[in-house]
Amino acid sequence: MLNSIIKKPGKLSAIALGSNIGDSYKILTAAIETLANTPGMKLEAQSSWYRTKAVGPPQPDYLNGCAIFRVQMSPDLLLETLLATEAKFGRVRQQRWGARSLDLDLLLYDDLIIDTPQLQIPHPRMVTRAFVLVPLVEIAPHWVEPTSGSMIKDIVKQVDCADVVLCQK
Ligand SMILES: Nc1ncnc2c1ncn2[C@@H]1O[C@H](COP(=O)(O)O)[C@@H](O)[C@H]1O
Ligand SMILES: Nc1nc2c(c(=O)[nH]1)N=C(COP(=O)(O)OP(=O)(O)O)CN2
Repeated sequence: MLNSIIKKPGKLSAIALGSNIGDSYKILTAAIETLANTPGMKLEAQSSWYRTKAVGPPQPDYLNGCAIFRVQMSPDLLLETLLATEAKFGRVRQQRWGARSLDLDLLLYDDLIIDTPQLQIPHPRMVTRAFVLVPLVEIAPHWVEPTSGSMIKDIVKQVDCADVVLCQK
């Protein structure tokens, strides 16, 4: 799928979505719609949703998924857009890795590597997280994670995916 969409204007960016407070399915689908309707963002692909065990302090299971957008905005503006969308859906920052209504992480932006205090791309923890890699491999198996130089389909083989279960809803 990636090959057929790679040659249009703008840059491809992969976003991870997660929620474990409220009606997570409704929140996540509405968040995708909000992003897809944002000027400068076009939804190119969306994964299935997965029920996943929480990584971090004890808290309810998450619903996780990933999406690819074609973006005509800088990585900084894209991060700002994601943070504003989290806030719109009631995200409150409390405990690190704690429960949240909506988490949007910028995983990949074309083949860029960025390492500033405000923004790291690729997302530094994406390569160890089954709840990111399992949905991402569905829609971007051949995307090369630029820090490791490995494709998502090969990175996912190195993590334990037992706690990531495909959701039918
Ligand atoms: N790649 C990134 N995606 C999202 N947020 C990032 C990224 N790199 C740095 N950040 C900073 O992390 C916080 C948001 O934390 P979460 O708990 O993951 O929502 C935000 O202030 C970004 O500046
Ligand atoms: N199963 C699951 N566990 C999680 C999830 C998630 O989406 N699914 N998100 C987290 C994210 O934590 P946070 O975004 O605060 O930290 P980060 O900067 O490491 O992404 C922590 N644990």
